[in-house]
Amino acid sequence: MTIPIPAPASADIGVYGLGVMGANLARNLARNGYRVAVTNRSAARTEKLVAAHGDGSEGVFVPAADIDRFVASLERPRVAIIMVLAGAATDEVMEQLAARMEPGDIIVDCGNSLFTDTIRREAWARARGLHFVGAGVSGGEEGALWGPSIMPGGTPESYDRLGPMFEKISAHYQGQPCCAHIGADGAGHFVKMVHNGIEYADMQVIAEAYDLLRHGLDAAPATLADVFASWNEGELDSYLIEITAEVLRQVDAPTGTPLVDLIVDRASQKGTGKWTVQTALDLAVPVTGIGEATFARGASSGVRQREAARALDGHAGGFGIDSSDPGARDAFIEDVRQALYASKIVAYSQGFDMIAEGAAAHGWDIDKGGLASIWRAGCIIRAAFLDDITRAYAARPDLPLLLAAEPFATRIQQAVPSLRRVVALAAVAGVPVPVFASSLSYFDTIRSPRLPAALIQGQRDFFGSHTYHRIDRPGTFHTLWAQEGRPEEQWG
Ligand SMILES: NC(=O)C1=CN([C@@H]2O[C@H](COP(=O)(O)OP(=O)(O)OC[C@H]3O[C@@H](n4cnc5c(N)ncnc54)[C@H](OP(=O)(O)O)[C@@H]3O)[C@@H](O)[C@H]2O)C=CC1
Ligand SMILES: O=C(CO)[C@H](O)[C@H](O)COP(=O)(O)O
Repeated sequence: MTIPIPAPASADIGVYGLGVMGANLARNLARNGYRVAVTNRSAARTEKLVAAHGDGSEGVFVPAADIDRFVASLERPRVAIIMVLAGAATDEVMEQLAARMEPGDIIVDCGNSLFTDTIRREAWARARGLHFVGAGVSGGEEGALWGPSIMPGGTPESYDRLGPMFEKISAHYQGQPCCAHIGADGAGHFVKMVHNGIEYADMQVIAEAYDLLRHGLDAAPATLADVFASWNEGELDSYLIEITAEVLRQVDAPTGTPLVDLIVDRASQKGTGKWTVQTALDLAVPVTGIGEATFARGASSGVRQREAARALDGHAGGFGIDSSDPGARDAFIEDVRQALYASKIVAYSQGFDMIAEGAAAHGWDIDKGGLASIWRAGCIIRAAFLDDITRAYAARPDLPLLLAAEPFATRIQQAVPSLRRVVALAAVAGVPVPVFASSLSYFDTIRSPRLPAALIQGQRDFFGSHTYHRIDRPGTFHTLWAQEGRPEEQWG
């Protein structure tokens, strides 16, 4: 198929990059009435999209064989979306677009870019009179096609132009679009990064719950699919719980084996979880759930290490649950459900803490309640739970700690006895539960009136004269540890 030369200024918006996300986002825009210019590095994808969907029934596509024709086909001021791999590919495409654009035009990066790259690109584009918008998009293939959650950063002026289009194509929750302007330059990609970090934690706690139930009850995946489906009827109602039931129910047709038992147990990652943890360390925010979930993926993929450790005796005991006793079985399932819920509260609380710290560090005025509200539909972490988070921040935008606010404070205190039992049982049975265990430790850390951090300060002062503060007097102190009688000096 030869791609014809498009008429100048015949498209309202363009999409460069027609992979899984770009092609579906372009179809979503066309279905919503926009004339969409489409192009791709390799023309085959452009041809495929037009061949499959270019008959007019899904709206108007304006295909272009190359970037010159693509830019020429856009109405002024031009809006071009980049949907390619993050990193060097995004830089290459942005530079090629910028070279062909004029002041006032808008380049939108809808990929999963690192927010610091977005800050750099926005400054680069601004110096050329262009707008650069880093927009987080979540929802996967189906979301891109039928309505994702969209988190655009950039200038308010660029949002004035983009907002109506993005709000129209986004998911809607009770009539409200799941799209809002997040803040300047990298704010949109920052919150998308944390969204993905929370996604990692959410997926890991579900996996830990599955593993405990599988071992503790010696239950088949299809039985556990029913358990997850029933959980999806209550306070755990979420997309990730819903698809967990679907995955567990899937049977491999040729072998008749549950598919989950045939999938290699090594979890991959494309980088957003790692970036969340790296950034959290820079901000000094403990996102222990996200951190443990990211490390758990890494540990699962540590082939050599797992092979070397396989024969080690963990002296693991049994669960001691009589799964033929419905009462014992149901009590265990309920404990695991509560443990999952408590860990989920911790992960979201930590994620929103990170957003608050990131916003403060970068001068972004991020509306956390508004953000929670646009995660209620369209995105991968969509959950009934986010309605409560929206309300909590609406009631008090400067909440110091989400898990200490209602309804989470009541719910986590109710759930924590179950979390303790489950973590203890997992430890005895030798089942790894890194996020359950770290969530419990985090909860116990922040609610503790006195921490052994005091001893660490003493150790630091001993070996490095790093000083300490006292609870009974203001000032900075140092003990002369090497001197006779170890006198204390006030250093500030
Ligand atoms: N898949 C998902 O669920 C989600 C993905 N994202 C993000 O969206 C972006 C696209 O992902 P996805 O659609 O899944 O990826 P795909 O692998 O399906 O497509 C990748 C696209 O990038 C293009 N590309 C790669 N390198 C270059 C380059 N150097 N110059 C120009 N184009 C290039 C490819 O072009 P070509 O055909 O020529 O190779 C192709 O169009 C990524 O940033 C991803 O992280 C965001 C949310 C969800
Ligand atoms: O952004 C997404 C969903 O919100 C993507 O699906 C992302 O690629 C998932 O990350 P990973 O591949 O690391 O699991």
